[in-house]
Amino acid sequence: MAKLSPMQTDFPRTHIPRKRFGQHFLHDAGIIRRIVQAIGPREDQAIVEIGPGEGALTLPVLREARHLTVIELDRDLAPRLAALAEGIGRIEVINADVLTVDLTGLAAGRPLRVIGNLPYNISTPILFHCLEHADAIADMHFMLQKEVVERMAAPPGSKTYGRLSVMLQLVCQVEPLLDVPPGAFRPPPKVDSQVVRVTPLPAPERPAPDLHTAIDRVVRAAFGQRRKTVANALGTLLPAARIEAAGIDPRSRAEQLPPGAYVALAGQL
Ligand SMILES: C[S@@+](CC[C@H](N)C(=O)[O-])C[C@H]1O[C@@H](n2cnc3c(N)ncnc32)[C@H](O)[C@@H]1O
Repeated sequence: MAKLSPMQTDFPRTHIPRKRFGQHFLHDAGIIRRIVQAIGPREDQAIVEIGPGEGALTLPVLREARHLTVIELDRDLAPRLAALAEGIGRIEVINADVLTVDLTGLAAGRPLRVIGNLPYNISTPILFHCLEHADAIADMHFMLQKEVVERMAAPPGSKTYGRLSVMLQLVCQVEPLLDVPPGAFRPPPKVDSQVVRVTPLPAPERPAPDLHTAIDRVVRAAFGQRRKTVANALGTLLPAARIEAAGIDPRSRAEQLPPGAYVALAGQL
């Protein structure tokens, strides 16, 4: 059987991209090649793709990896993926909302690599769902809205540094890799996109699970009023003496504090 290039999928063009599923299909062969190179799929790896859509990334990744699990919510697209993969490799199609899928279960003891051009309307919940399975995941390569990647990777003191930056940088390394313009997609999204590599930190370098709720409360409160001093923003949650006990100047502002400072503050709750 002839192998299909990403530009020659046999999907009837009658599939009308569904806005509610965030469907923007990649069609730029050069961009697809660069994303696959950045992922570097190999045969011995367990790879899961979220939202394969019409298979633009699926097929070139499958050519390298020979085996792939894909999770697709759209029940019109899911059944066609198996047919597309025929002659290229083995594909397991899960027709479900990724937020309901136990990724750790899919890993079956092997470090999981997760990839996907994510639906932008739920990209942050998907990211945090993956991070709940951080112990099972080796790395993630996601296409996201560029503005979201900027917030994920922002250093303390920058304009875009906020809750998302802190919560992510506490548990993983974030590497922006590649800009992607709207014209690379069909239909083009209204925003610029960027591919990012997210690598979970080893468990001992991540905050202890019993601190997660406290960290979340402190970070929400601090960035809820980011222009105020942390003493004012944290108010009754944490008196100034406790903030000082965490080794933090109560007059500093949320955006000046590095992610680790929030772990210290949470420890005082
Ligand atoms: C931006 S499109 C990417 C499609 C394809 N990977 C590409 O690059 O051309 C996002 C894909 O995610 C699927 N999707 C949306 N919400 C989903 C969910 N909750 N779980 C799994 N897949 C989802 C959409 O149906 C769509 O196929």
